[in-house]
Amino acid sequence: MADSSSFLPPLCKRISHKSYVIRAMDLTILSLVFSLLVYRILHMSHNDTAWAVAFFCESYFSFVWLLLSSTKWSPADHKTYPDRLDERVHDLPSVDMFVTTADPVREPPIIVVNTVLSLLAVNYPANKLACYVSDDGCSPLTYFSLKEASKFAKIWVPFCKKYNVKVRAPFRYFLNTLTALEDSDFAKNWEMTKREYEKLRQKVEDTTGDSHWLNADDDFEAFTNTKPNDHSTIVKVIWENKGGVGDEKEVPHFVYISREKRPNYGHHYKAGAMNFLVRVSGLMTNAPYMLNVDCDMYANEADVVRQAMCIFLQESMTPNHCAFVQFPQAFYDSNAYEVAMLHSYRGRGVAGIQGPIYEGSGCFHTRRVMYGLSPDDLEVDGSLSSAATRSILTQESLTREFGNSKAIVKSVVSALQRESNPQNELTNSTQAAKEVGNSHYEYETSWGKTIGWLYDSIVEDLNTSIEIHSRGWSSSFISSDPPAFLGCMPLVGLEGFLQWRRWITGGFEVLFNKQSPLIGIFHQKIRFRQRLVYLSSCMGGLSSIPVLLYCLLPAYCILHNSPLFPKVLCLGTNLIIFVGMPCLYILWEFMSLGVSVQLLNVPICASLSSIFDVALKLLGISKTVFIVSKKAIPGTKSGCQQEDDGLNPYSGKFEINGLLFFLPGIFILLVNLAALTDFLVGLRLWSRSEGGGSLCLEEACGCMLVAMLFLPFLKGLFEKEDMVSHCLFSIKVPF
Ligand SMILES: O=c1ccn([C@@H]2O[C@H](COP(=O)(O)OP(=O)(O)O[C@H]3O[C@H](CO)[C@@H](O)[C@H](O)[C@H]3O)[C@@H](O)[C@H]2O)c(=O)[nH]1
Ligand SMILES: [Mn+2]
Repeated sequence: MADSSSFLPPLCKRISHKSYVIRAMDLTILSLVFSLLVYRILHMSHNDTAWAVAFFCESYFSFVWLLLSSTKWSPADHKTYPDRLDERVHDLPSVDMFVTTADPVREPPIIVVNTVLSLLAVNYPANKLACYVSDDGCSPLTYFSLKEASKFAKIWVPFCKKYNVKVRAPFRYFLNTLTALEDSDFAKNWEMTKREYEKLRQKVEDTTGDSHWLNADDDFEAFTNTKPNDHSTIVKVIWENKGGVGDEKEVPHFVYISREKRPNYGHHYKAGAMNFLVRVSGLMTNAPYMLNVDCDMYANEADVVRQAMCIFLQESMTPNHCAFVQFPQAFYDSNAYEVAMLHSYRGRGVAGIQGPIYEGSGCFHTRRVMYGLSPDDLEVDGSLSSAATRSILTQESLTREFGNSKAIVKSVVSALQRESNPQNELTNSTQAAKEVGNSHYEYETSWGKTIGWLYDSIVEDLNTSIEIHSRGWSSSFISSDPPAFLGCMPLVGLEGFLQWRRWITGGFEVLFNKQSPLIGIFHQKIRFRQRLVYLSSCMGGLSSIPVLLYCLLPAYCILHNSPLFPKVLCLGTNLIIFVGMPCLYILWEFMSLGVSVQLLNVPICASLSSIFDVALKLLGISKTVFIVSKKAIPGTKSGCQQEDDGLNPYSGKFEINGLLFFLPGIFILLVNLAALTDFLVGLRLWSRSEGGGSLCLEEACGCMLVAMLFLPFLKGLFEKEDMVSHCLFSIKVPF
């Protein structure tokens, strides 16, 4: 496929972002905290509990800082040259695009529709693309909306390609208005397309209000008497691009699927849905590459598939095997900017080691890697080695690993051998596709264990990513500007809290399961620093305990009149070295990213409840569940921050939950304020008596710092508005 002539310019370039200034700062802070630790050890016997607790917390923080410095030691990303693709590659590879949705209420169908339209319209030959939507909600409304979207796609896709539209999700594109300068042909088409989109939007909205009439339509028969957690498999080919040649007017294949669900069967949430998508697409189109996006993550860059191909096709010429290409997660909600920045910060750092972590969305995977291959199974030219052929390609082992569908085994063999699939009609595979959607299909196979998306954790992305890197694969990171994918993030209120809690709980689950970065140090092929990155992702939630203790320590010391910081140096130097410098440096880092320090409050509170969740799971008392985040298009009726619609499963519980979750923050604040008051009273008495007792000035400064960070909790307590969201993001630190 790719022309390997070495004199042609490359399709991509790796760009290193390492900075010696940042490295020097990181090392300085490390040496400071280490010297503090040494001091604490030397003076341990003279001091009390507070001293020991401080030593424990600071040891933990030093370890975290070490992990962080290691992560960002050599940041890198890739720049791609999609314009060079056509002259280098004569036959572009096919790509199967997967969208997952799970709940028509929390994920309004119009959002799914926009994501799908943006994918169908990407700048790539339509006969090389297929879009599959998995609906875990088994919703006739979602299916109806997608059917309507496929009709609109016949107008939308040619329009985007003809006028080289940049943003191909209609709800975003039509936010801009026409300028008077636009030529009349374009203006006419624009008006017409906008009108059609409005009709589609209206239809979806009307049906959301009243979907009963759907029951009368034969095509919706499969949805009658179904419940989201109790129904048979549904596979519907919505649109088939028969005889497609890659023309600009063509719309790629488009398929709707919903796997079987039964009340007493575990279905493994998104990971289970992804594995079903892999199987169905394997039967129908069997593309060597698979793009995976969450239902709210639309393609914001028309060239995104071409960009990813630049990496895969360039990499295939070198022995450096790239298993997946990850684009950073970015969001169109303004309040998610901070999380996006943190994502991209970590993404670039780890991209300079073995490659970015798979983030669950905006990622192109290689089908063969998902089928369990290791780099060792391949020859230099990418074909299966003879040893791998003997061990993997036997009928017996294939059936054991992939399940007893003959059609699946056949498609797996052709995927592993990189044979292109014979063109046949998609509808011929519908029956086989339904079979592999049965709840018991994966029973005693390797799906979710070593093949496909892995189970065992609600953060299937982290889990799966570790497995891939452990086999010795690398991955690549492309941070393009504008962002390649944009989604929605419910950062405010309880919703945001629940999302953080899922991530942190999932991280803990990974720490204790087979994929744990603590296991296999000597026999796995994951690089040491990469392992450290995973370790910090998994144990991020543990920080809440030392943070909580540390935030209470200055107050404890004031109340007990015991020292928290070394008294060897004079007060000013003490403060500058041990409190001022690290704080200023961290602040500077946050501010240079545009991130508010109070962002830290959410994970702290969320992780305390995650620790509780995981403890219950380990004790076998409860199971962790995947609560789908609520998504919305800003300014619409289905807004993320909408009033309670009564459909939210947590409605009614909100106030109590909100207060319980944020109790640690309020507690910290009140204790620190009490200690500060005590200090001020003490100060007055001291100035009167002039002598006796020591002054806890450093500790008081510590108390003030903590109180400032947690101040929004106080405001939240006294103001009537939603306390939770107030605590989280509405107030920035007064620095
Ligand atoms: O039973 C389920 C649950 C979820 N989903 C889908 O999974 C995606 C992610 O769910 P969301 O609620 O948006 O979670 P986020 O926290 O925003 O997602 C991030 O974190 C998840 C792990 O917690 C990853 O799965 C996601 O890809 C990643 O973007 C959505 O498309 C859902 O429809 C399913 O298909 N089936
Ligand atoms: Mn999401």
